[in-house]
Amino acid sequence: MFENPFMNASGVHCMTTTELEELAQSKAGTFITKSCTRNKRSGNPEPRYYDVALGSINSMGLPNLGFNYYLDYAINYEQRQPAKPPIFFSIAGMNTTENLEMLAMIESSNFKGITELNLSCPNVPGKPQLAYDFDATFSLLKQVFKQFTKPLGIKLPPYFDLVHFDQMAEILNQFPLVYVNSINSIGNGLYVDPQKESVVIKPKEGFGGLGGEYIKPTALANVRAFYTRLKPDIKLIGTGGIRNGQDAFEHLLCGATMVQIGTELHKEGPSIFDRLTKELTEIMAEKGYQTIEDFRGKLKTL
Ligand SMILES: O=C1NC(=O)NC(C(=O)O)N1
Repeated sequence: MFENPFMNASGVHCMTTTELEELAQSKAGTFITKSCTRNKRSGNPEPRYYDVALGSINSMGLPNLGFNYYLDYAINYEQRQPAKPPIFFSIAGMNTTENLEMLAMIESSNFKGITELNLSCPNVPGKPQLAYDFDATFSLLKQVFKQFTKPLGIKLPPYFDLVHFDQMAEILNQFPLVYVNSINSIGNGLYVDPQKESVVIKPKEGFGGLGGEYIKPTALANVRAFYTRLKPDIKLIGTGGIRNGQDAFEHLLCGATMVQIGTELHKEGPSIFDRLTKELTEIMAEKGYQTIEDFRGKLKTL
């Protein structure tokens, strides 16, 4: 249980212990670490993140301070008194071996929180978004659940075909996942500056993952599609395009249990969680809802 359904999206405001501590002290219900690899990574050349009117474009390339840095922080955080809500730990290995290695280290550690397996980073040159390869995803999850018994969720890219929702849900329903987090950025968009007649980020000739207002309809569709296809014990985390209480309400109405904030958090900083919790509370009061369960998942169709 969390005070409220809000948390950061992995990658935003969670690279360093300073940033993580700001989230810990914020009004967010909980928070998640930057997707890590076994060893630290410098990531792609800058500029690699750019805010635009309708959202953001990024090609960070999984820069992070390495697995041990984040696990040390997470375990220290869990030992604080009074006890804090569970936190989330994101991993994004460069290959199956690295993912299984990190999961084995988490399994044998004192970490008691929730692990998020990121299968959807679109920005490592030459690396596909694993979750677009259904067989590879199935094979990885089979290996994962042979060895991992702690709570595990996965971060998925957006899908755009109902058959893909059916196929992915059929795979995911075979595993004891705690949640599915939809969506990661919409991969490989291109933002053009017409004055400079140029792209705005350096990696991959300007191609990068889109976040923000651009992606809310796709995010809502993915949350809804998995909510209506997955077995009830696999919860949904809704990520994508949440700028205010109304956007959060829409994700919850589609079936999300928690919501993650990326682009807007990057623009506004951790005080956004004060605003979002207040706005959602006001919306619920206006509509006469006492709890989120009064409306969660109850999107009407025509
Ligand atoms: O999973 C990810 N999604 C993104 O949009 N960017 C980051 C990254 O590039 O590190 N990773």
